Amino acid sequence: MSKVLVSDPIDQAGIDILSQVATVDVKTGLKPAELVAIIGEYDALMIRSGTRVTEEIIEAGTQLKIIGRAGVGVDNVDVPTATRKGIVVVNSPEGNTIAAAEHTLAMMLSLSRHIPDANASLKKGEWDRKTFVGAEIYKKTLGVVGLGKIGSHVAHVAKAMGMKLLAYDPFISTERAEQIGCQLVDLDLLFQQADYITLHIPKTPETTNLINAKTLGKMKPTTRIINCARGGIIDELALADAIKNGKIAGAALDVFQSEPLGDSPLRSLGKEIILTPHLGASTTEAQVNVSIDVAEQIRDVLLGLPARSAVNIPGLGPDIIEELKPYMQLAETLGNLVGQLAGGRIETLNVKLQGDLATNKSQPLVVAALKGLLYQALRERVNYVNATIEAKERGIRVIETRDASARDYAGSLHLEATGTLGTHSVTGALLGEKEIHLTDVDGFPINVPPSKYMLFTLHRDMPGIIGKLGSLLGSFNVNIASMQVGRKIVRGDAVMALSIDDPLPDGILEEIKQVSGIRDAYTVTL
Ligand SMILES: NC(=O)C1=CN([C@@H]2O[C@H](COP(=O)(O)OP(=O)(O)OC[C@H]3O[C@@H](n4cnc5c(N)ncnc54)[C@H](O)[C@@H]3O)[C@@H](O)[C@H]2O)C=CC1
Ligand SMILES: O=C(O)CCC(=O)C(=O)O
Repeated sequence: MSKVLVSDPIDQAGIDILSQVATVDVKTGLKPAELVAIIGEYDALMIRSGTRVTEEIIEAGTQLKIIGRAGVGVDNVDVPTATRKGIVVVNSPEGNTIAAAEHTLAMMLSLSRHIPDANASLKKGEWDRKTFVGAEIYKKTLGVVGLGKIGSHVAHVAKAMGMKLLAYDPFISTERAEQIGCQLVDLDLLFQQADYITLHIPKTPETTNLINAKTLGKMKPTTRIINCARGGIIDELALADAIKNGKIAGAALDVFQSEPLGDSPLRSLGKEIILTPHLGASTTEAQVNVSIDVAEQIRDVLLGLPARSAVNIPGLGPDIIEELKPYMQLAETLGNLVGQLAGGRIETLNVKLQGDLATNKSQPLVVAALKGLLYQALRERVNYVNATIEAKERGIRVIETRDASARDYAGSLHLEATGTLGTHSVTGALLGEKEIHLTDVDGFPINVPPSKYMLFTLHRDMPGIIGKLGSLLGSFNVNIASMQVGRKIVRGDAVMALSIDDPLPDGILEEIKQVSGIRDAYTVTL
């Protein structure tokens, strides 16, 4: 049974899902060295933001197949190293969107009305109404930096509360911004005009210290900043300075450059600043959502299925994965088959996406075909994550073509592999939406479901061949489960596809090739 380590507190719902397929150990608060010492035993690691999954931990995780982040940000995971090692990294892109957006809105209102300090004052026995005069957000301008999932929800609610919305996000269209009720502007204008600035961007080299002494200098003395995205996007010393010197009115921060927050000038500021210990995703609902979302993906990967929200598998979004799931298996099977037919070192793989598959959305099928192609060489070490890198490193040229007019089946996939020993091709489609069928081998039409052990022959279509082959296999005690001949013209060349119950015994393939009329023979294990 697989083993999963859960190294941060996660909701029980996820643990219940994982327990159906794996032994689950929950060990929270481990020091990095302790994690390095035990990670080698585990097939999967599930974390929140508390565990830093460094290169050292990934290298020590020799059995790891998947790292699941129960949340959005994967900046605590060394994703490039995981990718290089073929480890899938998944997250829960939407499970805590509402929680983080509502925390942002709560921070904005609390900051405007000094609620934390007013509450603390009253609890100390005071009745101070003068100190805590606030500001309204109605008709004020909110500048949203990052109009993704969380930023959009914040904008939507803020709009309903009567705020004017500006947004900066270089990756979204004006139309999308307008749909949400935001005016897209450049960052300088947003800094100059916004009364409230809320950050909803990832931490990247471009966004690190985006809010610094210089950009703070562009803001109004009444501006308040909210950061429920990532620490490090704000230069904390510059922010503390700007608040202390009245350059801006205040800030509410849920995330910090270094967490937990240590000694910091932010702590000594008064009611102008609100600090929460990374609570954006901390609602019961969000924790159930992310725990289930990520546990289901870990379960799927441990069962050999693709994950719907892998961050290091290009093109495999959740909606696409659902649609393509049965075709991924088809692509892998065909890749594996054509690789074995071609044998030797493969130099080129031509992938033709046909019929309904001839769309950009089908690109993951190319990755799946490569995974199948490399299976004989790499076995379990190849997966959707590293298949493209592994193919590149082996110098395999991948040519991708699309033919929407191919209509024999709703969608079919044609692979042609050229290697040091020659060129072979296979085509396959799904019957009844799930059942894989081979529909063509080396240009000869057939219609057989693939089986674990198969034998293919290229022969002359003439009387007696099938009988001779059957007798030969019988003499080696090989049982034929099914057999089909594909030919283009009567008594011309033909292909025979046989499903057999066991692998061919050593030496028999050479004897098959000696049968008069048989030009070539190939055995494959799928
Ligand atoms: N405080 C907490 O507990 C939580 C924090 N987060 C953080 O919130 C942030 C936003 O999350 P989502 O909305 O789910 O992500 P998202 O991916 O839906 O949205 C991010 C947006 O930022 C934009 N963006 C990227 N680089 C940018 C740049 N240089 N300038 C302006 N815009 C840029 C993208 O185009 C995208 O629209 C992330 O950093 C995430 O880690 C998420 C959940 C909980
Ligand atoms: O796990 C958490 O509570 C943090 C959530 C978060 O920051 C994220 O999902 O990006």
